[in-house]
Amino acid sequence: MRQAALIVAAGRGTRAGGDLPKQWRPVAGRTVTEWTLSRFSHMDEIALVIHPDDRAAAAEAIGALPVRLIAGGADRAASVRAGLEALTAAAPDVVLIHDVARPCVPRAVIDRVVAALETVPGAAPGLPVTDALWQATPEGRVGGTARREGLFRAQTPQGFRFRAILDAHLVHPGGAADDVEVARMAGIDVAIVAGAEDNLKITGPDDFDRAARILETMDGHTLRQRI
Ligand SMILES: Nc1ccn([C@@H]2O[C@H](COP(=O)(O)OP(=O)(O)OP(=O)(O)O)[C@@H](O)[C@H]2O)c(=O)n1
Ligand SMILES: C[C@](O)(CO)[C@H](O)COP(=O)(O)O
Repeated sequence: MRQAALIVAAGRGTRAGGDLPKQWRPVAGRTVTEWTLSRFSHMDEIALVIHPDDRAAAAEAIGALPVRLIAGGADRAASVRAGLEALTAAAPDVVLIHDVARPCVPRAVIDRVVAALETVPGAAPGLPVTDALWQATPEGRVGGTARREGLFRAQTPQGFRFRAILDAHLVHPGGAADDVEVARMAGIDVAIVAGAEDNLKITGPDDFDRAARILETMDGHTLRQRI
């Protein structure tokens, strides 16, 4: 199977703050984007979906890597759709759609998604919810509770047979929180594979320190070799 990674990086990172969108900020000695791209260097093709304002930053992060740059859209789903449409000319068999904001994704998680795609048309990593769940009131009080059984926290990369997820996005009304939502509306069977707590999405300011600790441990030997 010819495998492509579609890394979505066209967001503005407003919740993370800072003077640069989070994907271009440094963590553990490299930019978030460089770390994330390095996780998928074994793929047959890598496409990076970026905001038009970020072309210079993207070119610097890519360096000499054979990464295709694609212009993103107004929300994550639109960026994914733009990326899938751009890959159509030389369509891969399977595509792994991943948040650039998840630079710590373990190779084992990626491998579990790819392995599952041998037998099912969709596969995505998740973690079971292990805490009690509350519904908050606008005043910050507990207004209700919800059952956790069977609930998972979704992660990426979310992998699919390419044609199936492209067709699903082409008919979806837009605004989906993730690609599993798009796939399910099109009736695509999606297997859950084990995610990883280390596979955090850098969202708020505090996430950079946590990601740095993970990256220095996960890739400490590599980092030391490079310095
Ligand atoms: N128009 C958009 C919006 C988001 N994303 C990507 O979707 C992923 C998950 O989105 P999120 O973590 O929300 O990133 P941002 O939208 O940048 O963050 P914020 O909502 O804080 O602005 C990120 O890798 C982000 O770059 C994208 O490619 N195109
Ligand atoms: C795609 C995702 O990472 C799955 O958990 C999540 O939906 C992205 O959410 P965001 O608000 O766009 O960061």
